[in-house]
Amino acid sequence: MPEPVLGIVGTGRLAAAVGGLAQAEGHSVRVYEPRAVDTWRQGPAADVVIDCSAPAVTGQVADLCGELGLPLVECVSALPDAQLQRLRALAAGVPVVLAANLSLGNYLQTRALRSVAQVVTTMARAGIDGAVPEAAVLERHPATKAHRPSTTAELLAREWTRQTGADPADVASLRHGPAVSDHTVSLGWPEQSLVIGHHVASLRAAAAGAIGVATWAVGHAPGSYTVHEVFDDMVAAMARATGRAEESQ
Ligand SMILES: NC(=O)C1=CN([C@@H]2O[C@H](COP(=O)(O)OP(=O)(O)OC[C@H]3O[C@@H](n4cnc5c(N)ncnc54)[C@H](O)[C@@H]3O)[C@@H](O)[C@H]2O)C=CC1
Ligand SMILES: O=C(O)C1=N[C@H](C(=O)O)C[C@H](O)C1
Repeated sequence: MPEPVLGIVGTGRLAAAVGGLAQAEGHSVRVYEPRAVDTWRQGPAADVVIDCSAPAVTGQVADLCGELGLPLVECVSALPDAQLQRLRALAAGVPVVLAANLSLGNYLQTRALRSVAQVVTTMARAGIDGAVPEAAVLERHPATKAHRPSTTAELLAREWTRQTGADPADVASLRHGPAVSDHTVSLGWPEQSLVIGHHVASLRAAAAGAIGVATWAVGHAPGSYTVHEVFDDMVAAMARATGRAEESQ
């Protein structure tokens, strides 16, 4: 099968990073200008769409993917509920990957957090008093990011709550400093603390994830996937291919 043409919606920072890396890796790219929707149906379509635009554009992106049967990698953060519902409806017909954070580091940070939460909740069930620490999430982005907290911070907080049944004590935001982001989960016991942090200095981290996930989405069954489910699937496939069964679970 020929390499898919990657459709990128957006002309901003993330779109430029995805487009730049895709072209450097030899992928064919079609850019969909988010402020010129009337041009989207002109010329040959892409094989998969990577939305790097803004919540105001997501409905039109979903319309395009629905009409042409194109898989969608949705990278835009802070999507309102109405847009998320629209994407869920779209997923009945095409693969839709919800990808608020495409970096490998965020995937590993989330897995590490889940692993810690599972150990401490097991200890608590075994009767060890005080095993479950108090959690807090802190995120930092440059002042150009208006929305707070980041979707990534919300998802880290949600993962902690899902695993332990306890909400983090706080989810806080800072807006200063350089691109791109810091996400820190602090776990505190009275006598000690553990910090699970992730720092991103370049949007190439997200771009690499976007290209991998878009390539995965082509040929997969319709449905709604999180980016972490896609990474889990890639890890499992790789483990099966190399005979490392423990990673394929
Ligand atoms: N999934 C991930 O790993 C990452 C996600 N993001 C998210 O991706 C999105 C884009 O981020 P950046 O590229 O940094 O933003 P940006 O501001 O540099 O670019 C935004 C793009 O959307 C377009 N746009 C904005 N408002 C619009 C409107 N009302 N109508 C039509 N077009 C509009 C702009 O023209 C531009 O092409 C944000 O939601 C950001 O939080 C950013 C970095 C990583
Ligand atoms: O706007 C950004 O830059 C980013 N937004 C995403 C979020 O809100 O979680 C992901 C990453 O933090 C970069």
